[in-house]
Amino acid sequence: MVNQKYLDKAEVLIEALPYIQRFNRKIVVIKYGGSAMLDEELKRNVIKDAVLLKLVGFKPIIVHGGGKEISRWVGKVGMEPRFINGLRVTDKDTMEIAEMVLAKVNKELVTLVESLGVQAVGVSGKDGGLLQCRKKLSKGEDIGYVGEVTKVNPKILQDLLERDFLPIVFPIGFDENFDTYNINADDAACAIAEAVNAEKLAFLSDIEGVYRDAEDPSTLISELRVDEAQQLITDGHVGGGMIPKLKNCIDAIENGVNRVHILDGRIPHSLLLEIFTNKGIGTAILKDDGEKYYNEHA
Ligand SMILES: NC(=[NH2+])NCCC[C@H](N)C(=O)O
Repeated sequence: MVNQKYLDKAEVLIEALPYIQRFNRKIVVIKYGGSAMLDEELKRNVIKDAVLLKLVGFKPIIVHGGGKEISRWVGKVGMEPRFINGLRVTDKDTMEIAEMVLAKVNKELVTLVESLGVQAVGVSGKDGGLLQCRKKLSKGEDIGYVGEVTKVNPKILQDLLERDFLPIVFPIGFDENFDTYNINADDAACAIAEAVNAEKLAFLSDIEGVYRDAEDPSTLISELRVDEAQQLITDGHVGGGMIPKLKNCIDAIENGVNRVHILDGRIPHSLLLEIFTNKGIGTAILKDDGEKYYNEHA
């Protein structure tokens, strides 16, 4: 008798087969942020997942933020953070630190990928004019060097993918006067996914996914069409922090990305569990005519 344990393992690998086939040579943009950036073990796991995606033939692009590192360094150099309406102001000095810290985090990620045998190249949104931006006001207030993307020039990413590198992007760009701006990493990932015609965009953050009832974690939604997502926002069913995320997801799908996934980066290998299983682990957002692979009510 063959041990059931082995059969189960084989089953898991076979379940991955159609996805390996379907997403071969397809671009998958991974927004990497949240706790999974702070914990070394989780960090290694995320990077291993991206490396695995690369090695089975997908074309991953990682877009990352600085997490708590930027605030930590602002404190370390003894700068007093300034706030307007509860939002931190990014003045010239803060911007300088943010750029240094993000570049450092970026090279750490490049090193991790390289240590796993895949060639990675780190780029900022400045390189090759990848992310062009302008000052973003927050509720009409000027909060400093915070930018919103106005244009993406994806050539640098396309060239790197063509040559089989794994691009790792940090979201800093310049405006038309070549002033430097910090860009929200979710927004940057979304704009990049649209510009490169990504098959998938996956957000790794500190939330399991979208809930039907924001107060009740047992109502995690497995698959959601764009119109349903829009409805959730209109009906006021999604919590405050989720609204901009969901809007980004809707925007990405309306601009050509096939599927967007909201995943919990605190769960080890959530990326693999989402992409290589039928049921996934987070919330998948699909086009209005998107085929649901898995019916939560079935
Ligand atoms: N949360 C979900 N229901 N995910 C389904 C994922 C299906 C498939 N593995 C994909 O990557 O598209």
